[in-house]
Amino acid sequence: MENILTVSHLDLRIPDRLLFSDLNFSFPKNQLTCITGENGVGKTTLIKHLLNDLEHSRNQHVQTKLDRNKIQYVPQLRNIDDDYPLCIRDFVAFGIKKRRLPWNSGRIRRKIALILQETKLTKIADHPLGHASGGEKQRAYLAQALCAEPELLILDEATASLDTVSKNFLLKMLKNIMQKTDLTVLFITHDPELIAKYGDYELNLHDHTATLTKKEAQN
Ligand SMILES: Nc1ncnc2c1ncn2[C@@H]1O[C@H](COP(=O)(O)OP(=O)(O)OP(=O)(O)O)[C@@H](O)[C@H]1O
Repeated sequence: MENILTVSHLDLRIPDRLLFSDLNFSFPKNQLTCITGENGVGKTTLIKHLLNDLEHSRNQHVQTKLDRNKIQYVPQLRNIDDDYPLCIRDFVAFGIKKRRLPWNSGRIRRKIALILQETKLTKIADHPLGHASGGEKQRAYLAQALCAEPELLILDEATASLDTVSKNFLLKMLKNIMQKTDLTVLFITHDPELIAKYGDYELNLHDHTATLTKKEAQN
């Protein structure tokens, strides 16, 4: 199994305490790894630290061949004002990296249309994002991240405020994209149903350390 990112001998502190000591693990490529652990154990802090390390090319404890711009991070649903001015299509298009290309070039328009379709946003693509439901907004954030064609997508409790149908839909859609591409997904979650149904691996954080296990296929 090829790995997309390896962490070795990482200690991680916050101002008042040690969160992790001598962390050693790898994320398997093209797999969905659930990152679990009790509230406050340090899941988000660990991911932010890894991203920050890569951003500044420090990399002493993080080995990967990935470019930082091939990594996208989708946090828990953020509030968007009702009068937010962009329509969903324009918001999603902000994920396109190569801004020098004309916005309305055929290739880009087709790519945005495909991602809107995959995230089931086509019908409401011209509606203001501020009027969308929580699930629709979260799909729009995901669609924006997918526009950047990430090789590593990190979802930080991105399904926490969604209903059962919406969160299952979102995970099924990601698994479908993973089958067609090289996408690797890290999914920070507290949801046992989603871990059991969609997780290929689980990285459990506990007692200042991390344990990676392969999950039995259930889906
Ligand atoms: N910038 C910071 N300064 C001080 N403490 C921080 C900072 N960021 C996070 N912490 C603390 O670090 C600990 C880990 O926080 P983190 O958000 O990473 O946990 P988590 O496992 O993601 O939790 P949850 O499941 O509740 O989202 C918490 O006790 C938090 O209060």
